[in-house]
Amino acid sequence: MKILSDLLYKVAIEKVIGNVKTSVNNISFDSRKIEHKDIFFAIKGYDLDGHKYISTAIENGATVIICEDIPSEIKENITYIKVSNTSIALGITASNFYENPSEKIELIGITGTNGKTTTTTLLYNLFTQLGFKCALLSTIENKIANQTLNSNHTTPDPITINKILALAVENNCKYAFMEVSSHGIHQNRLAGLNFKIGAFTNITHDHLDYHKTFANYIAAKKKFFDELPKNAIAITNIDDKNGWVMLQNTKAKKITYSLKSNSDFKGKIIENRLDGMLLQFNGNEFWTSLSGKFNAYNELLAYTIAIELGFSSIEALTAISKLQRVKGRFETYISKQNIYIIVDYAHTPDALKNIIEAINQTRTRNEQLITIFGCGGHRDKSKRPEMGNIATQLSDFTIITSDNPRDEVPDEIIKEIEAGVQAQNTNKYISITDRKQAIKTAIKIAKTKDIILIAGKGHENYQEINGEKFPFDDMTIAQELLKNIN
Ligand SMILES: CC(=O)N[C@H]1[C@@H](OP(=O)(O)OP(=O)(O)OC[C@H]2O[C@@H](n3ccc(=O)[nH]c3=O)[C@H](O)[C@@H]2O)O[C@H](CO)[C@@H](O)[C@@H]1O[C@H](C)C(=O)N[C@@H](C)C(=O)N[C@H](CCC(=O)O)C(=O)O
Ligand SMILES: Nc1ncnc2c1ncn2[C@@H]1O[C@H](COP(=O)(O)OP(=O)(O)OP(=O)(O)O)[C@@H](O)[C@H]1O
Ligand SMILES: N[C@H](CCC[C@H](N)C(=O)O)C(=O)O
Ligand SMILES: [Mg+2]
Repeated sequence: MKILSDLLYKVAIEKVIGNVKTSVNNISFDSRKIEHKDIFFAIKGYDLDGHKYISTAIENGATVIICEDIPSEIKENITYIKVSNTSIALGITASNFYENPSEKIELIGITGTNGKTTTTTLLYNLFTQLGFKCALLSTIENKIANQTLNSNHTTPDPITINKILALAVENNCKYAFMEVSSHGIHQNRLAGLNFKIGAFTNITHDHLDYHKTFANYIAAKKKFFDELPKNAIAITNIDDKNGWVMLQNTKAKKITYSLKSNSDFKGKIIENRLDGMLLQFNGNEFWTSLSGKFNAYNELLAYTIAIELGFSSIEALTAISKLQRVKGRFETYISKQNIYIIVDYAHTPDALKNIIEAINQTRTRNEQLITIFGCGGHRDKSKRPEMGNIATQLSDFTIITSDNPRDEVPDEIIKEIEAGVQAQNTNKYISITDRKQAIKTAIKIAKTKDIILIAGKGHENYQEINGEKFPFDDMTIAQELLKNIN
């Protein structure tokens, strides 16, 4: 049992009807999950207005309602708290409910269009290797020390975030590395959290279905840095043209990293191969088993964070040089026929361009690059023609296929991708709706030393068609198909 007024510490309250000293059991923003003596937060959401569910929440046992508009009909023995923004109130209350775990752990948040999962996972592995217990909140999985929990969001709701952080504190974790999505920032899922470091990787075209304009998308990312406290550290990639914008209004200490220009942390690629890279960070050279320029950025950010957290360059580089690739991110396999398979989660135009360019930079012989990709249903449609253009322009041959069509018609998505293929490239692609058939065809076409890039689904172990999820893993399927050919 907790006392309501304690849970509301730091919440900006506009009006109270009822008793704030009442005891409560739990907190929720979903009327369907409310039980006896819970607090219900009425949130004006993307599709629905939680205020419509206040009476259901009360029927299910809620005794406290936190809302932006107090209902016209007031029920007896119910406490109503009016706030100007329920989602911010939820974040702050969730922190109080779990006894402010973000103040008891070093919380590091990474935002940007691409590289969040890779960098947070590298950091989790790096700091675990340095001997610390760590937590990870990522698209692929959530982790508390060695325990793995499912992840349904890149950045979960504030109750889930605080629950995970509280468990991490209970398990003596010193650091928590979390992905910060633009949806998460925009929906105030981070309200009330105490970040030690906020870092920015890059911003390119994505999620315009949600944010509507690129300017709104930039503003959402920038809000994360605007809200960092004075004693936090804000780290940015100044090779991205919006890198500085992120820091322009932050109160936090400003730190920069770059592969191109003068910055606090400077990296250089000495050699880039399919099986690894020779890198130089602040003058020190080391080998890494990761490939591709974008991974040099991810490792440079991990290095920057390690140094800012007080580690020496030698400690950080020794640990970084031992890091393995992240599942579904530039993951490679060489078959007995000497065909290279690369599985990568590139699902934005910029990521697709980066992975193909990264592969092309390592090509020394006359091998062909065959790219297989599709685009997700119910996601930013303007990505589709752009990705069609990029894949066919930069690969020797492209097979356009399905990603997760969700409840869209797969062939309609494919048509929208095909619309972006330039006239001179129309003979450089085919479309095969079934993803497995697409992989099979690429394997049939491929000759020794050719490279097959399977992009868009990375670590995902399912394909969502017509709202139903079927088991599907790009790498496993490619390996099985390769086994069956001579
Ligand atoms: C569009 C979107 O982001 N929606 C998220 C948002 O839901 P919402 O508040 O808009 O929900 P809503 O359906 O409009 O309902 C409004 C309110 O009424 C409540 N309600 C509704 C029905 C009912 O019977 N009773 C009830 O109380 C709901 O619980 C909610 O509080 O807040 C929810 C709680 O945090 C999220 O689970 C939900 O994520 C949906 C499922 C989603 O698909 N989100 C994706 C787009 C997303 O967040 N992706 C990002 C980025 C990924 C990336 O970077 O690639 C992520 O961080 O995962
Ligand atoms: N620093 C980077 N810059 C540009 N592209 C990158 C970078 N890191 C990774 N990528 C590309 O983006 C893809 C997705 O990477 P990752 O999963 O790390 O990004 P994310 O930001 O977590 O994406 P999501 O928004 O889906 O959570 C990778 O498979 C790779 O193709
Ligand atoms: N976090 C991203 C992942 C996209 C992955 C791609 N495979 C798809 O399904 O569109 C999103 O939900 O937009
Ligand atoms: Mg991610």
